[in-house]
Amino acid sequence: MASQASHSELKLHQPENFQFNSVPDSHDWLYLYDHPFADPIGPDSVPVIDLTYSKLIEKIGKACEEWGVFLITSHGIQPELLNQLGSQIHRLFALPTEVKLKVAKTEARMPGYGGVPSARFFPKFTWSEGFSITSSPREHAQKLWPDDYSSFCEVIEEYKKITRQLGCRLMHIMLLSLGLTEEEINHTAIGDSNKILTSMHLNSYPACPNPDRALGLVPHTDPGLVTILYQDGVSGLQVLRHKDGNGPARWVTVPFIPGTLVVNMGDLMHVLSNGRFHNVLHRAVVNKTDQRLSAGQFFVPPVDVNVGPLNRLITGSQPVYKSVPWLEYWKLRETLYDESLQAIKVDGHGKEEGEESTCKPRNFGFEHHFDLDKRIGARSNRYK
Ligand SMILES: O=C(O)CCC(=O)C(=O)O
Ligand SMILES: [Fe+2]
Repeated sequence: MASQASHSELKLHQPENFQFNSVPDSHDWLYLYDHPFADPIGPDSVPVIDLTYSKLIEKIGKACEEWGVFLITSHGIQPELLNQLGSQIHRLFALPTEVKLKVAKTEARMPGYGGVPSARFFPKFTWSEGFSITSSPREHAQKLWPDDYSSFCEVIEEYKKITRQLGCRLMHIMLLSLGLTEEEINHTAIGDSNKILTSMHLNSYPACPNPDRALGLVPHTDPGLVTILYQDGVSGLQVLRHKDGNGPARWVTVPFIPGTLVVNMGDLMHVLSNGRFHNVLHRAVVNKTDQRLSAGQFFVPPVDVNVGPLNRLITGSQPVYKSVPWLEYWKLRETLYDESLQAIKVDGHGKEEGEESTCKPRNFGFEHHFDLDKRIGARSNRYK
């Protein structure tokens, strides 16, 4: 019974597989322009870092502090593998709805077909479909393609393996940029790369008849350490730049540059760095002509590991955050969403400047007031 309910809810989520002539009320976001849009040029150029650069440590450190997001080139992942990944993601979302529903999630955090957990904090559906992979995708792939599931699994496994090494290397460089020695890095919560866990989330954002009235992915920060994001040729990821000398708070579109991958900082990297690295607020918008595909790989520590500001960064100064087990922080995110970091701040550390414009679920221009508890309840039921 439970999975039946979830199937019908998921159908509601993407009625008729997004074949609409206009945006239906269920997806009508009404209010995308809480901040102006800015092109990624001049002072808003998203950093592009060639991993063979000299002074790599400084460049990565600067990008983590000033942006919390950057693009990488010369990352060692063959273009052929990236193309194969794009083809497999396309193949997955091109399946008929009833086939995809065979592997529908039964809960937001479970692997399978469905939306992202944070969507439940918001009043409307997003213009997207998702597929989460926690360990091996084999069981689900067998249900989707009983006669030919191995190519999907092989590409995903290969991509996961190689980006895992890449992510661990990048996190190591990030810690070096904070001034830690190799010895100190070994003693941090993420010093042992064998213990780092990863999961993947594949996204499809169908072309949309009115992209001004629909949102692909809700504004959020990634809760974990870092994320490596593949995008298939169409841009749509936007990051929020806080108000500064170059203008008011604004959504900057991360460009698509062939062969690059996007790296962004999550909440835990922000905590480890005692607030120095920027956990970038981001969302995805949709467009009128092209389907957009992406794949995020999320890096997290083991659930029981305590994550707090690195010792090296708090000698002589007060930590901004308390140290908490990752699992505990994750639970806070599940209930408090964008207020969860505030909840682990050491007393006396108030909101930072610019912190006001967050992804806090607001009424987004809707006339009536939304009751957050009711909304969360309604959305959670979707996954039951
Ligand atoms: O599709 C994108 O560009 C963003 C995906 C993302 O932020 C996520 O999956 O956490
Ligand atoms: Fe994200």
